[in-house]
Amino acid sequence: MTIEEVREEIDRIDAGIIDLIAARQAAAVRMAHEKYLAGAAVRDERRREALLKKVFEIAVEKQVDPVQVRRIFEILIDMSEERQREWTGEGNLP
Ligand SMILES: O=C(O)C(=O)C[C@]1(C(=O)O)C=C[C@@H](O)C=C1
Repeated sequence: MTIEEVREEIDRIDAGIIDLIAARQAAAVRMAHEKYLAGAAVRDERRREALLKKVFEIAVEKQVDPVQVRRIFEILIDMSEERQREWTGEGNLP
C-alpha cells in the first residue's frame, strides 16, 4: 500500500467517525426531549461514570490506550450535554 492509499483509508475512517458523532448528537437531542418531559436533569453523573468505565474496559480489551479513549468520551459526553442544554434550556436565566 502507498502512503496516499493509507491516507485515503484514514480519510474514510475519519468520515465514518464524524457520521457516528453526528448520530450520537442526534440521539442526545432525542434524550433531551425525554428528559424535558420527565423533568430530569441533563447531567446524570452515575450514567456518565458507568459509561466512562465501560469504554475504558473496552479500550483495554481492544488494546488501545484506555486513558485517551476515556478522554475522547469525556469530550463526546460534554458535547452531548451541551446539545441537550440547548434543547431543554437548562441553565438559562428566566
Ligand atoms: O444517558 C443519559 O442520561 C444521557 O443523557 C446521555 C449522556 C451521554 O452523552 O452519553 C449525556 C449526559 C449524561 O450526563 C450521561 C450520558
